[in-house]
Amino acid sequence: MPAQFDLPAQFDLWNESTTSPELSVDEVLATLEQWHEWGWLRALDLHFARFLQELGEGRAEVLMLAALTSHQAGRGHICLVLSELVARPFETLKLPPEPMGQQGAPALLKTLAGYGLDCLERALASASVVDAVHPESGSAPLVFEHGLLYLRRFWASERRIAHHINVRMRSDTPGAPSSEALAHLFGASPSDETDWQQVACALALRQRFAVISGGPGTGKTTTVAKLLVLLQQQSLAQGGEALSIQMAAPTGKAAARLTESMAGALTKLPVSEAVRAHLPREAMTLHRLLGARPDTRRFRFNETHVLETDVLLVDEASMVDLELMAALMDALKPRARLILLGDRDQLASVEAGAILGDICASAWPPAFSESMCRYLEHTTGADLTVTTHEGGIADHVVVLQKSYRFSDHSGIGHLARAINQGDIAQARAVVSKGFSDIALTQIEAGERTHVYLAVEGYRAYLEAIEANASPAEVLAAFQKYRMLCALRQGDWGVETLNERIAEALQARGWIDQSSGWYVGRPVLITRNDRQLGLYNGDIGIALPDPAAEGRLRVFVDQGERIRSVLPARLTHADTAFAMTVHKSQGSEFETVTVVMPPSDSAIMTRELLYTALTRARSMCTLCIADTEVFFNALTRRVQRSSGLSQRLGELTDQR
Ligand SMILES: Nc1ncnc2c1ncn2[C@@H]1O[C@H](COP(=O)(O)OP(=O)(O)OP(=O)(O)O)[C@@H](O)[C@H]1O
Repeated sequence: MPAQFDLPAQFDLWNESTTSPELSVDEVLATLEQWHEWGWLRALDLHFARFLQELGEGRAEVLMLAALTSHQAGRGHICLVLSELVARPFETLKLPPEPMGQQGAPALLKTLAGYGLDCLERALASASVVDAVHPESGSAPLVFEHGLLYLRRFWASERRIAHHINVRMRSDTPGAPSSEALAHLFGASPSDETDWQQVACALALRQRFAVISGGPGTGKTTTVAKLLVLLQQQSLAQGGEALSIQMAAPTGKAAARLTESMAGALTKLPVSEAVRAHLPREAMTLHRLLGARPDTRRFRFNETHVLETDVLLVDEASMVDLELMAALMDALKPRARLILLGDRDQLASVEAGAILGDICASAWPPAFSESMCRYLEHTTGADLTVTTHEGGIADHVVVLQKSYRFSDHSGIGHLARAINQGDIAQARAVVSKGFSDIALTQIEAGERTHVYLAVEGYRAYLEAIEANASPAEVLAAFQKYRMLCALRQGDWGVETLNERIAEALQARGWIDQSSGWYVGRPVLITRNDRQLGLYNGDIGIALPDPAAEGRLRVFVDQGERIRSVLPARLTHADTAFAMTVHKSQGSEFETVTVVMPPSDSAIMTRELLYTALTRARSMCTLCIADTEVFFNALTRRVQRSSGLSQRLGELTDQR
């Protein structure tokens, strides 16, 4: 329970008793309505409870749990963990929201009081709107399984993901590579240290499902480039047809980066022209790969119309949410290989789920079964210790540790490590050591240091506009710098800082924002628009179009192409001088300024700091009113409830 809820004893009402509900249905619905008015719950959560009542559910506690499950889904959780709700209601629900503090706590407890865990479980087990026995053959809106309460849609997606991974884990292992073929691409290790990139490659070659995780510059792309070469070599050498290999990422930006870095990595490899001709050149967004269709959640490719792809590589997998991952796996042939790349330490997807984190959870520290150790030792020469049972998910995951981007002299690298380890003393030591690529800057309320940093940071892009550079050049210059914020609203949030930066640029004559759309206005697309071919997360800049007599068009960077769109057609676009850390995932910038909230906040977590810091390649300035807020954030982690790890274990045990 958070420290600020120093609750009086009379409110400590959770217990193992099975007392009957204290509130009637009308009272619970009125309470949920009140919570909605206070901004605790979304309208959707309230409507869900009402909908279940209309379906005939007459138990107050079931309606309350339904609303809370929906509330949790809105916060990224796949399910509501009943035992956690009972043991730690405030931490589990993050209710009341922080600003309400103590005054809201009694209202929450009064509503929840009187329902012991047993009582709640029994109510769910017998409710007609909940499937608790054989949920696979039911159709109730809620599913209760293993102590977890799910919205049916989420339950079904989680189950499908587990099923698809399990099928791949169980399928016969494809032919393994020769150690000579691996050595040819990896060369001899310069020291006795295990070459984890080679281990990752060998592991992925032998299986139909593999995850290669690691921070920025740990060589994920380099490793997988070699993997694709070896796979294609093997296939062609066996006289078979060339494999159909595809690469995808959740956003256009991330797909463009993958295209670029994969091309760079492949150029360096000694590969015959015959093989090179069959290596992928372009990554696309997952939505494009799956054939997203306007106005429907369904994709053109799905379980009944699968992709022809033999090998699918998905980068930035930490950004892929539950439902998109399920749709992706549905659309693959059962024998297709799936390779996920990503950074397990980054923030999870914006939508519900933390699939990559869940998969990697049981695989860190590295753990391999006896047969996997023997195989990896034989093919790579690595000296590994057997630490897990056969056939577990850990045999499918490698986490790369060594960063080739951040050297030992890099403050970003050192601070990122300290943040991930939650090591406050080390983080303090790094910050005070005076590395040239990081700065922790204290700013007072009302001070404008961070705004000046942004004005300076955007100079290259402003000069490019002034010099009538091409849209591609202006977009490239804009990507060199970004201001990132933890919050959306308030003095330290994206909305205010976008206004402040625009005002400062206007005062210096860089922009003229007398009309809503002005030359140089950078925007972030906030919703997929299939008609315009735009994706959530795309960046565009308004510029005069010489091909349209200098009229303003928004040029949107989609990596492989630049799309030009009439400003009036952009209904979901925000000014992008400043953007949230969440929205910056999948992008990198030379220089970054991170603006954090002035006081302690649940949003300040290790994952948020790590993600923000590692968006910077060369320089990161962290701006904060109270530096202790930064260090306190290292004690907080993003936790997303799900049953995925358990399902993978479960299914594995059934082998
Ligand atoms: N084993 C290695 N030895 C030397 N340099 C390496 C090695 N592996 C990768 N690099 C270099 O490190 C840089 C980053 O590699 P790579 O792009 O593969 O990492 P990544 O994990 O995919 O990065 P990102 O997270 O940014 O996508 C590249 O310049 C690459 O050439």
